[in-house]
This record gives sequence, structure tokens and C-alpha cells, in this order.
Amino acid sequence: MFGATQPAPATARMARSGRSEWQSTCAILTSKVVSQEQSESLPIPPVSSGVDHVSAVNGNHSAARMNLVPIEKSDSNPLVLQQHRQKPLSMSDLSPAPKHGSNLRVAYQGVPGAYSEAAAGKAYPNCQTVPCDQFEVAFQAVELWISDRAVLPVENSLGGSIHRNYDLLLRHRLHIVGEVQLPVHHCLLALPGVRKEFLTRVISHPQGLAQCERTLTKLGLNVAREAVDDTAGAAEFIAANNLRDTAAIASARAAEIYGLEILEDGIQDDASNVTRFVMLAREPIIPRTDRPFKTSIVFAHDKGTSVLYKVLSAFAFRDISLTKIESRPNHNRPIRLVDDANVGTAKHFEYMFYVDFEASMAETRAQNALAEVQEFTSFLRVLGSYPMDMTPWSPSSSSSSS
Ligand SMILES: O=C(O)C(=O)Cc1ccccc1
Repeated sequence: MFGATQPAPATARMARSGRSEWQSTCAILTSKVVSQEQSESLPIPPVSSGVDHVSAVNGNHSAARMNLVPIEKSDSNPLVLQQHRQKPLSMSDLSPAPKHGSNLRVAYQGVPGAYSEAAAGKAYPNCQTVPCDQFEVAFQAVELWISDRAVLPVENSLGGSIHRNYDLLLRHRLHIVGEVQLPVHHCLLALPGVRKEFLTRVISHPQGLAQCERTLTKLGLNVAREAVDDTAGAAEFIAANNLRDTAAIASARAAEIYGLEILEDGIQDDASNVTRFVMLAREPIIPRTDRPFKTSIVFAHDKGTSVLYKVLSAFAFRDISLTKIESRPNHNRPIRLVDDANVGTAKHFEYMFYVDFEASMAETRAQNALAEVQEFTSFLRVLGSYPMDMTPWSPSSSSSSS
């Protein structure tokens, strides 16, 4: 685990130093106090039962390795002391994303073979993935220290935003610490020997169904579509219930795991089908300026004229590109009644706006933009400032995600 290998003296030093500048910025902008230091340096669960649980979930029963080195006080041999001395923390250790995710526990919704599992592996190679039956559980796994990260699909190039997951970001207090864009290559899977003509139903995650809609029709599969929680779960369901009239839209890896055959390969409506996932942690990472960063915020605006325009201008004025804007109903206040003495009562929908912009919170222009945005908003929270996924990809590389 990246953090567990960090030296104890440095951890203690960080803990003593109090809140970082970035966390102070977060606290100001979000009106919430960040109580703990950067998670990358404190990932060890406080109780061992949590770790045991994770091992059980993962089928991996290796004991958790705590990196606490016992100090034998009577030992004055300098060579032995040298062995005990731990490597001091250096700038490279402060890297926003662990270079190797080994032993990092990453929760995702679904069962093995789900795309979220592949996204976890891309973000943190060699991590331990922790399957969860719901996104809510994946969030709680991190909050309760059962897991170190959660991976959450938020949008797809064909299916659009996964709205429910935006709501979860707001409902929970986790921080976005990274993003991954994964080419998604869908297959049509069925039990061995099943032919397309036998099918009466296709099941998958709603995004899987949405991303293959046109291709299914082209294949003559005008059969019932049914949404399930995750793509690999659909494959597992067919295998477990020996369903010979049902096919799943899922990855080739799911076919392998659950013993299904690939009836059609690459059935996404567009070859360049990409899903964006965000990685969540208990603590924010320290934003940097030495590589491209993205920042995600959510805000609600007060009544007033042209507020959204003013908010967006705060970014345009500073040459900060927005990569995404999404609105969701403001669950605290879904409707505002506006009385006009002459005309009557109008009902306005109230929204939460989610904005991603291309700048790091370590940059003055981003800090100034948010200070300005704060003037027009009744609520503002920084969901995270994190390195952009810059890995090149091409449609032909998509099979690696399956
Ligand atoms: O169900 C899965 O496998 C997921 O990880 C969610 C999803 C579904 C379809 C495309 C991308 C992600």
C-alpha cells in the first residue's frame, strides 16, 4: 500500500504540522473543516477488523501489514539503528496518485469483470479491488476505512452523465483524488450453445444498454431490455440461473469469469466509447502545478439575475476552460415560488450545478475564480482538485478494457 510504506516520523511530522494550505483553502471554500491529513500518508485502518473484512470480501486472507518498526531501546549498535531508520519523506512521495497501487484497497460497485473494476486497476495497478453491491456501500467502505478508495463512473461519451452518482458525490464527504478515462468495449454474452434467435431478453447496466441500443436493433435484437446493477452482474446472473433465453452486455473478461460465450464482439454504438471514472478518498490530495490538473466543484446559486452567467464568466475571464457542466435538482429546495403581483406565481426549479474546470487549486487564477464564484452562490464545495487523465487511447486499444 502506497501510504502504509510511508515512514512513521514523516507521518508524525505531517500530523504535527496541522492543516496544509490546500486544506485551509478547501475549508474556506467549502465551509467545512478538514480534520485529517492527506490520506496518502495515513491509510492504515484504526481497527484490524476492517482489514479482515476486506480480505474476506476479496478472498485474499493475507494479514494486513502494518509498517510499524519495533524499536528495541537497548540496541545501540549504529548498524542496527540504520536498519530501523526509515526513509525520510521526499517530494516524490507527495505524488498525487500512488505510482503503484499495490495493497491499496479500492471499492467499486459490481462483481469481478465490471468496468469499474478495470478502472480501479488502471488508476491503481496491483490494487486490491473490493466488490460492493451498491455505490452507497462503496462510499461507506471508504468512510469506514474498510477501503482506501472508491471508484465511481460519472459520465460516458455515448450514454451521458450517470446522474445518481453526482447526487452521491454531494451526499457524501469524500474527495475526488483522480480520474480515469476507460475505453469501453462491450460484448453480447450468452450461455454456450445459445444462438441470437433464442433470445427474448438482453440485460445490463443502464449505461451498457444505452451504449449499445442502435447496434442491438441492427442485429435484429428487438427483444426486452432489462436494467441490472452492473454489467458483470448481468453475466453472473445468466450463468447462475442457467438462462438460455437471455444475453448480457458486458466485458470479454466477464465472459471468461462466468463461463459465457461471446455472441457479438464490440457492440457499442461508437468505437470511441469512453467512460470517465473518478477516484474518491477520505482526504483531498495536495494540488500541484507541475502537471495538468482538473478541479470539480458543486454550487447552488441564490436568487438574482444572470447568476449562472456571472459564475461562468469568472472562469472565462481567467482563461480557465470548463470541461463539464451538469445540473441536478437541489434536493434541499427543489422548487422556488416566485410571486409576481400582476402575473401570478411562477415555479422555478432549483438546481445544484456541477462544474469541472481545467486548473489546479494550487493556481492563483483558480483560487481567484472560486473566490468570485463564492460571491454569487449560496453553497459552494470543492469536490476535488486532481491530475487529469492524459493517457492517449485509440478505439483499437479498447479491447484492453474488456
Ligand atoms: O456495470 C459496470 O460494469 C460498470 O462499471 C458501470 C459501467 C457500465 C457501462 C459502461 C461503463 C461503466
